[in-house]
Amino acid sequence: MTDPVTIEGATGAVREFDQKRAEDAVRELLIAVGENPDREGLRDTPGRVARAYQEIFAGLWQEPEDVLTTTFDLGHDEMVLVKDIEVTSVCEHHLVPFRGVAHVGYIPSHSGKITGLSKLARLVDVYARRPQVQERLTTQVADSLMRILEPRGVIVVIECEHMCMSMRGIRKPGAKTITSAVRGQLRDAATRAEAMSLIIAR
Ligand SMILES: Nc1nc2c(ncn2[C@@H]2O[C@H](COP(=O)(O)OP(=O)(O)OP(=O)(O)O)[C@@H](O)[C@H]2O)c(=O)[nH]1
Ligand SMILES: [Zn+2]
Repeated sequence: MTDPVTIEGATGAVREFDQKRAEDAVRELLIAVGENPDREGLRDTPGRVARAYQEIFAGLWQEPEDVLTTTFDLGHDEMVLVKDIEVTSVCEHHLVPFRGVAHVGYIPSHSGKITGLSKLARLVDVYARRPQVQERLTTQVADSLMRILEPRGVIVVIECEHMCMSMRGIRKPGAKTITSAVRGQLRDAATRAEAMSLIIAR
């Protein structure tokens, strides 16, 4: 059995993803909106939606330490930046997706402790696969990198379009939200400017 990640404010009411409970909830939702969950096309929908949510929220059962396991001492102590990491998360206010890209950079510790490049993208996924707000997603990626790799600095920039702003509500498709979290030496104006120029270069 997977242990749930302790998230501040969460009830921790279940010890593992509760497929039955999720299916029942989707069935109830279909009834509430005026649909018939027993009609042919919807009969398997609660099960499908529940399985989809299990995947979409898989990060609730993962810790960042689970993915930042591979580290190397390469002696490289200058900036490493992976940009345009596709990110899909779910807004915790409306439970609809927000999508875009994340850029994650860090300056390794003097000993040159670095991680595999794919692990930076995996780290983004751990936090993206939870009910989120973009600001928290951004700071969580930055803070966990600082904690685990102990680098001299970190920069995380995330650019997303929120479906809750495009398919409903204010209905402004195309509006992008940009958030950043900058830690350690990357707060220095020149270093930060270097990182930003790499991020915005196309
Ligand atoms: N700061 C922040 N706000 C978000 C994010 N995702 C969605 N929101 C906002 O959360 C707010 C929720 O506002 P409410 O007034 O409680 O909900 P609402 O009546 O559905 O709001 P509208 O979207 O304006 O119709 C909205 O302004 C959303 O745009 C996010 O990642 N960060
Ligand atoms: Zn929303």
